[in-house]
Amino acid sequence: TPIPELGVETPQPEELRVELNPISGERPLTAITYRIFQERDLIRTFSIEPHKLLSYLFALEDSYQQVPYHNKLHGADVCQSMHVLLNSSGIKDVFNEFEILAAIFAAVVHDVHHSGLTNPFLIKTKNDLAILYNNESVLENHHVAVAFKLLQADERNIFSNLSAEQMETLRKRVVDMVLATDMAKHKTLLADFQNLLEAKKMSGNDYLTLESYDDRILVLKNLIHCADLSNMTKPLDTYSKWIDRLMVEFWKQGDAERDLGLDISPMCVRSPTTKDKHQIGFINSFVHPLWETWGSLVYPDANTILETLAQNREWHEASLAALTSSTTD
Ligand SMILES: COc1ccc(-c2ccn(CCC(=O)N3C[C@@H](C)O[C@H](C)C3)n2)cc1OC1CCCC1
Ligand SMILES: [Mg+2]
Ligand SMILES: [Zn+2]
Repeated sequence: TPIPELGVETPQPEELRVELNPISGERPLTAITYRIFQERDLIRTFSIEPHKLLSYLFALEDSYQQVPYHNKLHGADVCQSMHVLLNSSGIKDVFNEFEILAAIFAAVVHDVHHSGLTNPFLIKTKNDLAILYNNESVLENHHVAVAFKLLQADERNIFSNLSAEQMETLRKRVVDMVLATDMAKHKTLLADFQNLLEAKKMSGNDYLTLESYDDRILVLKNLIHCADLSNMTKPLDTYSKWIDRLMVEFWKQGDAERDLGLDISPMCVRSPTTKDKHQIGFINSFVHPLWETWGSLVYPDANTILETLAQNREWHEASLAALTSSTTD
């Protein structure tokens, strides 16, 4: 039976059309994710009941907090970036539909209920979440717990037609991917990824063959980490809007740290040069090495991304030079 245009039969198509219309901006996360599920035929493949998918996405979207950066727009952005990256020719036929379902789902839920504060802040202020998760990937544990809690209501359980075994594997993949978005895991994650690609290159076959769960999930963990760190690879006008949102969120944390008599985190200091300096530092230390490794896997698919990343870094270096020359003379 053909799926209705809006995904569900409804007596009020106009009202639903408004709700789902991404232009109207009310529900960007639901609109983008629903569209991706449709485009990838996930609704049919996994017999997902459309009204349950809408109910889940509405509840998920409403569970993202209204903070400047880590809000529902970031969730929608990482989901859309994941969708595009999964189409890279180098990995196009590597992952099966279960892994794709897990990757898209993990991306859209990965920062749900984010408080706009960092893990170090939650830990040093002995926040309930830091106590609950023993200081270990505190936010990331919370995000994935909230995502699965929302599934417990039957009218939101989009995976109700998966077998118990399929659900178990999906849950493991999603937990593994969301926990991998913690920056504290970056170095190990990237080192393991580089070792895997090195070993594959040695084996000589020109396309990626991944047998074990561990090898497959390692690539998916780096993939969601790339999607989470994709702001710097976007066109400058988009990228600079994300920076502005993030700085407002960090400066608010800096204010809270000062009010509490705590040391102000370096990224939370309000000053005209910190923005450029930190972006340059972050791109050089983390973002470029990660995207260069990803670029070697999907070569030449990521060339535009790598060029945009280099241009964005140069833009920061130019603005920093302009700033420091104006302040020194
Ligand atoms: C637009 O700028 C950024 C966009 C995204 C990130 C970034 C790094 C790691 N992630 C993954 C999630 C994570 O671990 N954290 C914890 C902390 C690093 O703050 C991040 C925001 C979230 N996301 C960093 C960005 O800039 C750097 C941070 C301030 C100046 C330079
Ligand atoms: Mg996060
Ligand atoms: Zn994120």
